[in-house]
Amino acid sequence: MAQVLRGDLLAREIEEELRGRVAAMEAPPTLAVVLVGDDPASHIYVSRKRKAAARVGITSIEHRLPAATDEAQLLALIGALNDDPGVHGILVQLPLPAGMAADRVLDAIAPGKDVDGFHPVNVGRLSTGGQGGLVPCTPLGCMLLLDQVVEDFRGLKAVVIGKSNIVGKPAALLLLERECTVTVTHIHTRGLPEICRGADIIIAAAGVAHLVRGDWVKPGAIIIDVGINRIPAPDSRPMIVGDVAAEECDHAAVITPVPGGVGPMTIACLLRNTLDAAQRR
Ligand SMILES: Nc1nc2c(c(=O)[nH]1)N[C@@H](CN(C=O)c1ccc(C(=O)N[C@@H](CCC(=O)O)C(=O)O)cc1)CN2
Repeated sequence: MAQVLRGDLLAREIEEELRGRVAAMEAPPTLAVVLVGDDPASHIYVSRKRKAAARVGITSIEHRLPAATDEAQLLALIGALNDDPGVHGILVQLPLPAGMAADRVLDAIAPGKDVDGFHPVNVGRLSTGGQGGLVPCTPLGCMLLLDQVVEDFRGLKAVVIGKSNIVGKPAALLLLERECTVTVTHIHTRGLPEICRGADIIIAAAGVAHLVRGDWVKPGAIIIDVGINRIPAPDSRPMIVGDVAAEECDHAAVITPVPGGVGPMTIACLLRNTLDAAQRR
């Protein structure tokens, strides 16, 4: 039976540590959360982020804008938040409504306040292995989970499925930094099952429900399932499943659950980045 590596439990431990760090500060950090439009999942995630911030003592301020907001208005808000010395972290919840260029919006955030780690300066720091950048929350959460079960990453074969800027690419860079041998793949990769069968570590972030089957996984592999896919359940209410058919993976050494795995770690890492951004200032 594979060990189930619970991100929700680790996230609570991280919150505990962050609570101590906040308590030791002269004033609590402030996180500005920008939510544009009506995406229901985004509303849930923003609300979870704000509740978690409150639990550790971080002040959060939500800026809710209608879906029809003009890009220039959003850029003006980001400019004002950049200039506000009382704001330590800024996050713009993704996805943005159709017609808004996410790259232009993310590039407008001051790199030192970019607690999502999406600004090109932070991406550049990550890719050169330099210190001092802010690292995207989901891949950072994946690495903290892996740190629970991997002592020495050197030479391990890691396969990342998914090439997004939010997860796949930064996860690959972080694994490379630990001296894993990294293969970055995606849903169009030919021979994906065979490639996965060679992996000591699989990070599945393709956004396809149950893409990774049991026979793609070698015995003793470590699986980090980043997928959050809503599929119809037998009782017709949607249920959330990952990118991995977990019930077929008993022969893995370790697997993260969905829900309760990487998702809560994303939020804990956002809080950690907010504190880091505030303390670096
Ligand atoms: N600005 C950002 N936008 C988005 C990010 C991000 O890191 N920054 N990542 C995702 C969404 N996301 C955070 O924003 C996120 C997704 C899922 C969870 C989570 O806790 N999921 C639960 C289950 C899902 C559910 O109940 O609906 C879990 O896995 O246990 C947290 C954060 C895209 N946008």
